[in-house]
Amino acid sequence: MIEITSLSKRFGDFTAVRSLDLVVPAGELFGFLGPNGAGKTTTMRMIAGILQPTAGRIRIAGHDMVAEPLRAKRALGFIPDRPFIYEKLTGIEFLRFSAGLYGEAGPDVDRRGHELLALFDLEPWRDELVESYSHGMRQKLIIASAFVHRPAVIVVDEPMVGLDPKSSKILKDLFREYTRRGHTVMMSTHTLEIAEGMCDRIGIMQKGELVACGTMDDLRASTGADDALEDIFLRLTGDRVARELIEVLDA
Ligand SMILES: Nc1ncnc2c1ncn2[C@@H]1O[C@H](COP(=O)(O)OP(=O)(O)OP(=O)(O)O)[C@@H](O)[C@H]1O
Repeated sequence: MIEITSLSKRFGDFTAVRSLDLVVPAGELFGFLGPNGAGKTTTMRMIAGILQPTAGRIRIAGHDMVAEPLRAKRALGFIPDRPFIYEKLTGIEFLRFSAGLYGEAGPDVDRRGHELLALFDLEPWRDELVESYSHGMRQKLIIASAFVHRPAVIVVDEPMVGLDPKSSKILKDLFREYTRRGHTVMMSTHTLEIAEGMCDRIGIMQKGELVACGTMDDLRASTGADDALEDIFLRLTGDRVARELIEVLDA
């Protein structure tokens, strides 16, 4: 479970996240949507404990990120949008290294590492240096590394970017099975069909505030229309884009 209370982040005079309240319960796959610059990554980096909030509280699986940072971080797997990866390690070495950051090592980590590599078709490359991996292979390795210490909560920024259709399908199934087992996934995405098709609930952020949150039915009820998510999204975040496009083309 992720519990966020009155969370704010200011960069100088600019408020990137304003008084955010959100609970993502155990067993839920939550989709985090919003236009560019809405504050999604800033929120997720605070949840992961790598960016200090200006105000507010975050609890991961019942552990406060300020009072119990190690317990909170141990319960969390974070997949950032621009991950750092050690190129001079092999695939399996990178997974061992990631597990080691959480104090885990030994045969159980290796077995789980091999299972995750096999799941993403990376097993044949497990002993190759990461520097020889393609963009998608690196992305899959990063995703595998977030699961290797068996966290209760996964927070993932734009997970599908760069994945081929088979890998996207595997990741969707993995997230679904993971939440079915009582874990929590919070996922940002710009791909509305992914959010609509996969997520139990969807939150839409706009200028640092959560302007809508709920199931697809809740969102439809809030906009009073039987729309697809794209229409709801544009209605809530402003549909001026289409008008501006026409003006630019007419100019
Ligand atoms: N370190 C920083 N210093 C100053 N401003 C920042 C910093 N990090 C983020 N911002 C600003 O905060 C706002 C929110 O950025 P954020 O990256 O959270 O948006 P986002 O919703 O993830 O956008 P995108 O969909 O484009 O990834 C943006 O206006 C951004 O310029």
